[in-house]
Amino acid sequence: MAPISIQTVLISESVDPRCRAILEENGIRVTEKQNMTEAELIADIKNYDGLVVRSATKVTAAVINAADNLKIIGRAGTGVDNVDVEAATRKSIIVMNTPSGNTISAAELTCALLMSLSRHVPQAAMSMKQGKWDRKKFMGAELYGKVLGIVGLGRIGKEVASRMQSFGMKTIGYDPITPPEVTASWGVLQMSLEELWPQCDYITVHTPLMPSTVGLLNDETFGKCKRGVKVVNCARGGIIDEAALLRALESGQCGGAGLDVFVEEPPKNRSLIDHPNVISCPHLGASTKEAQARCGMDIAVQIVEMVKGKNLVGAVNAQVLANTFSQESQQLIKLGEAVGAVLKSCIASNAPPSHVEISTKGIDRASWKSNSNSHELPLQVNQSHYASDGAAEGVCKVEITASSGRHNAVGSVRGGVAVLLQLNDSRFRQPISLSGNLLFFKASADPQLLTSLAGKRIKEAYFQSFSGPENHTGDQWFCVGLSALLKDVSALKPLVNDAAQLSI
Ligand SMILES: NC(=O)C1=CN([C@@H]2O[C@H](COP(=O)(O)OP(=O)(O)OC[C@H]3O[C@@H](n4cnc5c(N)ncnc54)[C@H](O)[C@@H]3O)[C@@H](O)[C@H]2O)C=CC1
Ligand SMILES: O=C(O)C(=O)COP(=O)(O)O
Repeated sequence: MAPISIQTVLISESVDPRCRAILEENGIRVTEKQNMTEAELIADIKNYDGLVVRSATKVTAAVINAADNLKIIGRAGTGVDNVDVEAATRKSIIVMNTPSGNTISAAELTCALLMSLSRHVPQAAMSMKQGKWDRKKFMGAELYGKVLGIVGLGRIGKEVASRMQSFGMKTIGYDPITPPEVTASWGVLQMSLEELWPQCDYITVHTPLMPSTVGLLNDETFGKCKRGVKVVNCARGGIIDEAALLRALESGQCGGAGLDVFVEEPPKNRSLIDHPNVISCPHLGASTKEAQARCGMDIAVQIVEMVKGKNLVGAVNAQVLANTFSQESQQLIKLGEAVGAVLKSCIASNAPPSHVEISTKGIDRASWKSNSNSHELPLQVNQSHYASDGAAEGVCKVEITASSGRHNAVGSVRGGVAVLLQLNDSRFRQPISLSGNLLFFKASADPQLLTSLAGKRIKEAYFQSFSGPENHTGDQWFCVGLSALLKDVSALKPLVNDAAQLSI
């Protein structure tokens, strides 16, 4: 991995002091400035190779376009919606975050808001400070036995579920990516949003902010909820439409809201905050000593490891890497993507794998690791590396466990080209160039097989290449390069036992 030179870093927010210390121990000059306006940032940013932010710094396209020397934007935290990632990618600037450092803290605050909503703790505490002793006004309701709808079942959603289950809440949820069988294993029954809305006593949202999640709770969806539903937003302002929430609070359709985040921070419009049934915090989800220590340390270590060419963790725009790193690294990145695509095509269902095992032999480990952006999926990823055994080229083996079973692939780079050497334990006689339209199938090594396939089953495409297995005992995997993908791969079924196709 070609080292990236980072000599100067601007930390533009209050980040744990360990971040600065780690960067400086590694020879990076650090400047800390807080509360910079966009104009100040635009004027200053050209002086830095790296920028470390939290959620308050808006790293707009204008800032990025003025950043002549910037190579990395480090987010000491999770959400990168305050960074124009597209503009950064266009300028080959890596954006990285530390998504697991504040999970527990954000989950705990969510639970605190759910509990406060059920027992009016903040309002009662305020009335005590005003000298009152009002035992009637703050009559609450137990969480025990109530239904909690969790929209977004990633890191934080999962932690909220397990904590609220200990209060006896029934947890249901929705997530378009996390498979229902995975969430069922942590006690969350998944269903469509249409089914979820009318069942919930409480709803909490834990999705990123993106076009598909803006206004998930709006006038229409509030209308589908139980009257008096209570809602929590510790994710991002706007996932619950603020105007619709105010209307629902005023009509009584919503019985209370716990808000940590707002569309505008700090919010100029105080109508939600001032509503008697709203309890709110100034974006405190990640504001604990522990979360800040983890995120501050993690982002500094990630930057240092990247500078030293040791490792690359947390990049959210991995495509930048192809422009940033050496030719060798680019080839390995292509190999990683291609092997991943082959294995993905082998998974019968759309459900992502639950477990990935990556082992590399004789390959520059740092280059290989740059491809593992597994934090975006609920995946368990294990990686191991072995020194070269003397063979000219290194190899990588990837094994995945999915609902359709276990699959493995072994690949390498030969003459600058990503090739597949082995699929599901069948070793190919000729390395398969991982490009174009590829059809993989499992069959017994019958000399007539290809003729039968070409004649009877594959009419719409012609064969461009073929590689069979070294071993001819039992069922083995074959690969055919095709002029076009087949319209219906299942038409091969009578001749082959298993088949998958993809375009690379
Ligand atoms: N208040 C605070 O201080 C903090 C807020 N956050 C925010 O919390 C949110 C969740 O963070 P994590 O759990 O770490 O993220 P995550 O990436 O682990 O989980 C997000 C989940 O949302 C799901 N999702 C995406 N689109 C969806 C949709 N349309 N409907 C339902 N689910 C959808 C994804 O599949 C994923 O499983 C983010 O917005 C993050 O920025 C995170 C930490 C602190
Ligand atoms: O990590 C996140 O997504 C957060 O919202 C935390 O934001 P903060 O680092 O506290 O400004």
